[in-house]
Amino acid sequence: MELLNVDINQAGYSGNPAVIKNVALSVKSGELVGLIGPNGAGKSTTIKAIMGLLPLMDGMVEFAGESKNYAYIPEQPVLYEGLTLWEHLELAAAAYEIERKVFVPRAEELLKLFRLAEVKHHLPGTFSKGMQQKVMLVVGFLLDPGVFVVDEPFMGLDPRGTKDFLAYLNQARAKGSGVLMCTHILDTAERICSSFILMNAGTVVARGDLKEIRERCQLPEGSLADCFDKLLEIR
Ligand SMILES: Nc1ncnc2c1ncn2[C@@H]1O[C@H](COP(=O)(O)OP(=O)(O)OP(=O)(O)O)[C@@H](O)[C@H]1O
Repeated sequence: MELLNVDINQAGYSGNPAVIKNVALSVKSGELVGLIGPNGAGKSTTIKAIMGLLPLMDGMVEFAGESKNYAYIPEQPVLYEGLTLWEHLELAAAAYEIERKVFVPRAEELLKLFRLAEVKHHLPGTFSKGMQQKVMLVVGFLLDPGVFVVDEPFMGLDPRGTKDFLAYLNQARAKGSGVLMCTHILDTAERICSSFILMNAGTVVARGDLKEIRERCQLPEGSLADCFDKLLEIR
């Protein structure tokens, strides 16, 4: 079942209206689609276009499926000054109308999983970068969405945080959620993604699962990183 359908003709910023062109993708239930590409390829711009955060966007974005809801986990944490971690979670629960009897145990479980239970009444503005990122993950998972849209989650996370994040994400996929994730960490992407979209210079240069990507660049045993290098070279 398709949960997200995107077909962007072009999108960008004022003064730079066509940073990305002809980007089409879809995410199905249970899938983890990896959006990969070098610095400046247009990955974050694609994600912002999908989230409706760009001033200029000519294209279609459709969230389908039963719930039609999604969680956007941004690369840069968005935190409210003056609100404690727990208050951030309460705010998200109120905004998404999550019942208290569902919210409280789920929030407690997530705080424990990400080792934030002891600081739940502290201000996230005082947290380390990785802890702030975990706050974003907890808020995202709290919403129990149909689709996760995740922008570079691995940079600030320690190995255990990464492991816990991926385990929880897999649980959500097993329950039917789909994920679109942009990342530079190609060995992790190779291990976890069901398919890939490789972007360069604002457009899609290759797509498919690892087998298809390997065939495309004639590297039958190649790693995703090898394929990535070869595909960018031949262009
Ligand atoms: N706010 C902005 N205003 C104008 N141009 C921008 C803005 N943000 C990004 N761009 C331009 O859009 C292009 C794509 O940037 P984008 O952030 O989407 O790349 P990316 O693939 O996510 O790169 P990275 O891996 O470095 O995060 C770049 O050329 C960049 O200069």
